[in-house]
Amino acid sequence: KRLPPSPLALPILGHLYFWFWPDFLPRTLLKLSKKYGLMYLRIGAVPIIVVSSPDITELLMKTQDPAIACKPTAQISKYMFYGGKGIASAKYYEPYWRVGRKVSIIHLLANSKFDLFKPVRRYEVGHLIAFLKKEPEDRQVVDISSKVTLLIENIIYKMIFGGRNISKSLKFKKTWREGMRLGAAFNLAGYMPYIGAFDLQVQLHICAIICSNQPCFFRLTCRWKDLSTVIDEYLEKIINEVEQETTETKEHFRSFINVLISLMKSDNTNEEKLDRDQVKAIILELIVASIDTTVATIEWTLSELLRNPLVLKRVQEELANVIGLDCQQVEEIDLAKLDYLEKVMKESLRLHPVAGIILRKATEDISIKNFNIPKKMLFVVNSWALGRDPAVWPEKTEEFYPERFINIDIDIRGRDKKLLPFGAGRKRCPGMEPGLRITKLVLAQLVHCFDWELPDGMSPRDLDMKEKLGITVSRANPLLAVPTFFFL
Ligand code: HEM
Repeated sequence: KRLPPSPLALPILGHLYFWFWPDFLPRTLLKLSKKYGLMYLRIGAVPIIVVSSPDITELLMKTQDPAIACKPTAQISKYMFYGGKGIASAKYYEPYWRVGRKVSIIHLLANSKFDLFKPVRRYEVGHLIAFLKKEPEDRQVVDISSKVTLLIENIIYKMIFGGRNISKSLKFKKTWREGMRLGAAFNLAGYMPYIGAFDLQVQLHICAIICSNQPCFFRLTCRWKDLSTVIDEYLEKIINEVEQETTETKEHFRSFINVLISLMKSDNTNEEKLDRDQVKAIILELIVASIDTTVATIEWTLSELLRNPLVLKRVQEELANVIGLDCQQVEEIDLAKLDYLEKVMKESLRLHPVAGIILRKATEDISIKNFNIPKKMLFVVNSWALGRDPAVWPEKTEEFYPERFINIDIDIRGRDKKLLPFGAGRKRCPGMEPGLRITKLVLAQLVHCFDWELPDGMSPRDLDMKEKLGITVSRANPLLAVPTFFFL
């Protein structure tokens, strides 16, 4: 087989050292790709192809999409998603993926269903605004990251669980987040299966040193088992509660979990039949896939607005024209009129795609640019690098410059492979429209009523923009700012 070029590899470990390079991984991969182009790496026993340019991404994700429409199997899907019965974790050629995706789109994410939860979003956003309006009096520093996380969690939990058990969900929330950290942490046994055979799933200590909040455990499997028990107990409790509810209560809590349970119990052979583990896996995946991605997109965009006061001013002017000068709550119906904010969000997703790298696994042999890539090869599409390619973005490549989208019409929905914040092809994000709608609503509301200052007189250019690579790329440090209420 003729494989793409490759940097120097160490015996046994291969290119493992790149994973511990003291720089943000997508940036390291971009630097290497400038030298090698389409690149072959080997981490222990796992062969990987790294794609960083839009033209190869186009070839791969358009023409070869069916051959790479699976995610690599990982411990996270075994322990958190019931052996891959969710959506992202399911193999695309298995019914689990098709049914899970279809049911989620029809009963939760389609516009007509998502609209039903408008009052929930309005209530939760209003609640945050009421809190922030109190702060300007004392000029308190607000941890925007944790406020926005709570807001998005409440919205998603209410859509999925209808508000049941939210106050008792603290342990569940902490546990799935720990699962995400474990899932993103480097696990040597995943790359060197012979280590796993002794059940000594050792992570390199260096990993904990480089990124202090990555867990470093011996016997990782035990940790996974404990974690999956806590998650399963919580989901079982809610499912049991829903099963025992009267028709009247069900009507009161009308939510996605009701639909899933009725499909699980349905005798109608025309409907999609779900099994119990599948219901739990779908619920958990939707929670995991929606909360951190939406929060990180809001955090990054707001950070860029705080760093670029002229852009912020332009967004506020647009809001004043569309919504008015009194501090009315922004309504979802107004969002389509906020053209400039749309460009700001695109620009933020160009520089900060929250899935910095998109992982896929080849299920067939692939031929690309005269290279022959055998099946089972892992593909890393460096979506962070796509937005920083000077050939595509020649003007102010590294700067936050939303005006670039006035003259170029680049699609972010996966058709154009120059920008892939929501992925592309069969596995592209089914929650894109809802995600964009929530993000735009929250951003519009946060800058409509408020002006923001950085703490301790910090200058906008000094705002720290360090990234943390987990399953999503979020800010390494929380975003802190002081709100000043400026409309009456
Ligand atoms: C701004 C917010 C969001 C961003 C940036 C985002 C981004 C992504 C990306 C990059 C992928 C991987 C696509 C690929 O492999 O090609 C993905 C997958 C997915 N997302 Fe989103 N997402 C967001 C919001 C949401 C929301 C709100 C939901 C649901 C409520 C959701 C549900 C999913 C699911 C279920 C998958 C797996 C799809 C599959 O494997 O078939 N996402 N998302």
